[in-house]
Amino acid sequence: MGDIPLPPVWQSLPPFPDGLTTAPLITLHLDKLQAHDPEEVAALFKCGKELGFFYLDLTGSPDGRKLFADAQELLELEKRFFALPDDEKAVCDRDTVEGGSGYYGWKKIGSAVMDSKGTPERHENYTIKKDDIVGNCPPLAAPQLIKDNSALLKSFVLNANAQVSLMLSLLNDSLGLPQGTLPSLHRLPALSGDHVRFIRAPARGVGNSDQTAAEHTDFGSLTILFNWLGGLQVQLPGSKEWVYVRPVPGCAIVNLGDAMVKFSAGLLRSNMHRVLNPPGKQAAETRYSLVYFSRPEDDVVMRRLQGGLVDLQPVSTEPEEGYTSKEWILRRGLGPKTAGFKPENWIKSRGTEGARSTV
Ligand SMILES: O=C(O)CCC(=O)C(=O)O
Ligand SMILES: [Fe+2]
Repeated sequence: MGDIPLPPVWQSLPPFPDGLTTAPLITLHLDKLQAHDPEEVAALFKCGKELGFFYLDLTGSPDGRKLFADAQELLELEKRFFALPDDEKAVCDRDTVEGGSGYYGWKKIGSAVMDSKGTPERHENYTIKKDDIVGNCPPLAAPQLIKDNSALLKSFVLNANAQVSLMLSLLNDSLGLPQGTLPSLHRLPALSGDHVRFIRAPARGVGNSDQTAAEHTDFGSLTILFNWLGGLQVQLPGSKEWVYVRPVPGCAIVNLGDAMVKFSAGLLRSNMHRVLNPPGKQAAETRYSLVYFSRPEDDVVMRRLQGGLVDLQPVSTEPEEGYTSKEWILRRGLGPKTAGFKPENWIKSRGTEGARSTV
């Protein structure tokens, strides 16, 4: 954590246990990326091509420290949000909230499934649109608690979005794409599926390693994830083995989503991951996580870009699907709903993991 004191919540939680196999995530430093340090930029590209997941150490940069501090405050907000009575959370129920497209809003526990057998997910979440938070669209109904914290949400979104833009611009240049291509598909004032997500998985008890969230790839471009407890696992490339990602204070976990695979014609990787009840003594704790998901603008077609190294990638013999970003998100996000569930809906909702998915 460098010179930054460890926030109290980190001190109050049981430690991530020793002796577990953990994923070999590389640590990149936001301050070095902000300075366009050539070695760090090359390491970002390597992480994007290989595992598609890395730690982003936020502690050396004022923006990073602010992002980390806001994340700790948002953790307290999400605890208070999920503690609200169901009838208060129901004002933003994703199935009924106006403007939510069935996707944005509160997702009740068990209202979506996590495999083709129809096993219910074991977490609830609250998906808050970036466009709502920054004022690009009419506000969606929300509990007063959320409205009272709009400044905190906006600070987090503007900062996370700026760091995403930086990483997109660096990846753009590493790919040799015409300057500014990736950032131009992710403009803050344009309507997009970017969102903040609060996630809560109730404790399932020590010794329990039930899965709480489906194995999946992320749908969008870049994801900035904050974890306090273990439970996140990634599947190592070329293997069926799942390994834990150890939460590291002062670092966000960043991963690439399906859009980056499509844009780069498969050069960049959107890696499979899932969530289990936390390991060791942490298993007795309710698990919260906080995410900023970036997505291409709603009208952007999810297909290979032209230029640079992308032109050297093999051309598929199958025609490209040509979903817009908005269609892609809704196809993936709405397929697994529990109501009226059919196994074929699950299969149709899969992303670039395709045949890699084991369930
Ligand atoms: O809760 C986590 O740590 C990961 C959540 C996740 O992968 C997601 O919401 O896409
Ligand atoms: Fe994810």
